[in-house]
Amino acid sequence: MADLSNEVKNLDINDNNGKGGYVPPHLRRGEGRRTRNEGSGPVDRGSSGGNRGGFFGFDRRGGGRGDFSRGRGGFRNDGGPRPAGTGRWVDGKHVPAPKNERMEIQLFGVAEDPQFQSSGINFDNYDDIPVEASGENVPEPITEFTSPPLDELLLENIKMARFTKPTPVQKYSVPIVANGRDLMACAQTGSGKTGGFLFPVLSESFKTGPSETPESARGSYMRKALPTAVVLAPTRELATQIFDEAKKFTYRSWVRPTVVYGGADVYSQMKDLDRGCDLLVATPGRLNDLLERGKISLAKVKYLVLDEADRMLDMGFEPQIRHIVDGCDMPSVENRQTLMFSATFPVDIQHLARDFLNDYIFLSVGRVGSTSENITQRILYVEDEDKKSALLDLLSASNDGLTLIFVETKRMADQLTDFLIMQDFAATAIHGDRTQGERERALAAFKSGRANLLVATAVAARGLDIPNVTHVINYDLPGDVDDYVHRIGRTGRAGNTGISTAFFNRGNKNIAKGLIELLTEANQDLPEFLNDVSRESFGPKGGRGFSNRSSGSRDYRKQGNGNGSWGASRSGGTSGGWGNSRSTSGWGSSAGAGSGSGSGNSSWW
Ligand SMILES: Nc1ncnc2c1ncn2[C@@H]1O[C@H](COP(=O)(O)OP(=O)(O)OP(=O)(O)O)[C@@H](O)[C@H]1O
Repeated sequence: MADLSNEVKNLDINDNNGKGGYVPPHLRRGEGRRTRNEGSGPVDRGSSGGNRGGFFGFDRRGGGRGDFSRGRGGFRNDGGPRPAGTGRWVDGKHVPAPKNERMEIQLFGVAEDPQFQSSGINFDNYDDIPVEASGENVPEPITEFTSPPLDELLLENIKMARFTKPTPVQKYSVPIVANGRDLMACAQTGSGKTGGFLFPVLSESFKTGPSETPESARGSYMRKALPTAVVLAPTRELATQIFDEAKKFTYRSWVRPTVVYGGADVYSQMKDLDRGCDLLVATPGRLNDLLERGKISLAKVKYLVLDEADRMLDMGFEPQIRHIVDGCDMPSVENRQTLMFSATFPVDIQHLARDFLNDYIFLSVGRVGSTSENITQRILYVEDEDKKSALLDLLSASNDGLTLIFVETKRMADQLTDFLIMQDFAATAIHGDRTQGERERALAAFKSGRANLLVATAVAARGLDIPNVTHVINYDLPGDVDDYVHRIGRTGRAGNTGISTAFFNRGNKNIAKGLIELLTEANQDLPEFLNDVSRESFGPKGGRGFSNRSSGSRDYRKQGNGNGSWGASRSGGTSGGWGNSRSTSGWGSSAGAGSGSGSGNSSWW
C-alpha cells in the first residue's frame, strides 16, 4: 500500500491547470500537454489531459505541419483551401489529399498502442451470433472488407485502423445503406456499431460527393455549415469519441468531420464550423442552439444517424430530436436516409422511431438487449451499509486493468471517489455536475491509467470505448435492466473479455427478474438469492411471467401487435414470418440463450 501511496502521490491527475482557459479537446494541439503538477500533492478528481498526443486527438488551430487549418477563408467543397489530410470534390470527382505520415500516426497510432482498442481473442466468435434482418428486400450482407462495394479510400483507412474483417452489424449495414434503405440496428455493446454507421455513410459519400446546395440555404449573410451527414449522440464524451473515429475514416477524403457539444465554448465551435463541416457529430442541445443561431443548415443532409437511438428518443431527448428533424430544414424522411443504432431497443421506442424512419430494415445481432458472453457477470448480495468494505475487498483482489464503478447519484460519485482516494486508490470521477473540463480530464486520466478507478454516474454508461477496462462494478444497480446492459458493456469489447460485478440487495428487487433473464440468456451463473427475491416480490411464478426488461426481443413489427403498422400487416404471411427476413443463424442455438431461454426457463417469472 505504501508503494501505491507513493505512486498515487506522484500522479498528475489533479492539475486543474487554471491558466489559459478551457480548450475543448477536439481543438487542442496534437502534442501531449504535460501536467504541471508533477510529484506532489494528493490525488483528487481533476486531471489534465496529458496523455500522449492529447486526449481527443490533434488540433486544427496551430500553424505546424499537418495542422488542419491554414489561415482564414473557410474550407468548402468547391476547390477552396482545404486542411492537410482533407481531400476535395472537384467536378464530380473525388480527389483525395496526399498521404501525411505524421497525421497517420496521430490518427491510427502504431500497432500494439494501448491507447487504441485492439480486437480480442473472441473477435471471431461474433460470427456465431445469430443475426436477423427483417423488412422488405433485405440486401445480402458483405462478408469481407473489399472494394467494391466499399470505396477504395475508405478501405485504405479501414486497413490503417487494423480492422481485418467486418463485425456482423457492419456486414449488414454496408449494403443496406448502399441500397438507399433506412435501418434500425440493434447489436451488442462493443460489437462495432460506430463502424456500422460510419463505413456505409462514408463509403457512399466518397463515391457520390455532396448534394447541390438548395436555394433555401443560399444567400444568408452568415456563413452556414451545410453537413451531408449528421450523427446525434447523447453525451459530449460519446460525441467526441465518434468524431475521433470519423477523423480516422475520413482521412484524405473530401468529408471534413466536425463536432459540437454543450459545455464548451460555442464561439470556438462556430469558428470550427466555418472551416468546413461535411459530417457533423453533435449532442442535440448544442445542435439546436447552433440551428437557432443560424449557423447550421440541415438542408443538404443525406444521412441522419441516431447513435444510442433508444436513449435519443426517450423522454429526455425526444422533443429536441423532433425539433431537429421536423422543425428545421432537414429533408423529409423520404429524402434522406435515417439510421438508428443501439444495443437495446424497447418496444415503445421502436414504435416512436417509426416517425423518423421510412420502410426500414430492422437488424438484430443477438437478441435485442442481450449482453455479450465476453463479459463474465457476477451478482453479489451486499447490503447498502456493507458496500464500501465489499468494494475494498473487490479492488484489492483486482488484477491490472481499469475499473469503472457505477453509482446512481452525482453526490455518491463524489463521496465514493473521496473515500477511495482516502484509501490511497488512484480514483477520479465523472458526472453531470462536473465541468466539461473536469469531465474530460477525469476521462483522460482514466484512459491513460493514471487513475485506474473511475467512479461514474450514467453519463458514462453508453458508448464509451475505453481500452483495457477489465472490470465494471455496479456499486449501485440502475433501476432499468437496459441501463445495466449498457453499463457492463464498457468492458468485454471488440472480442476482449471482461468482468462485471454488481452489488444487489432487496432495494433492487424491481430489477431481479430482468437480471435473471439476462444472466440466463448470456449463460451466466444465476445466484439463488435472485430467484428468492424475485419470488418474494412477484410470487412463486414471478407474476405475469414477465420481467421489467423493456427491450423487446426483436423487431416489434414481427410481434403481431396488430396496430396496423406496415410491419404488423406484413407478418400475417403463411410462413409465420416475413418471406423477406434474412436470418443467418437460428435464434439462441449457439449461445444457448435465444428466445427459447427467455420463455422456456422462466418458471420463476
Ligand atoms: N471490424 C472491426 N475489427 C476490429 N475492431 C473493430 C471493428 N469494428 C469495431 N472495432 C473496434 O471495436 C470496439 C467497439 O466498437 P464500437 O465502439 O463501435 O462498439 P459499439 O457497438 O458502438 O458499442 P456500444 O454499444 O458500447 O456503443 C472499438 O474499439 C472499435 O475500434
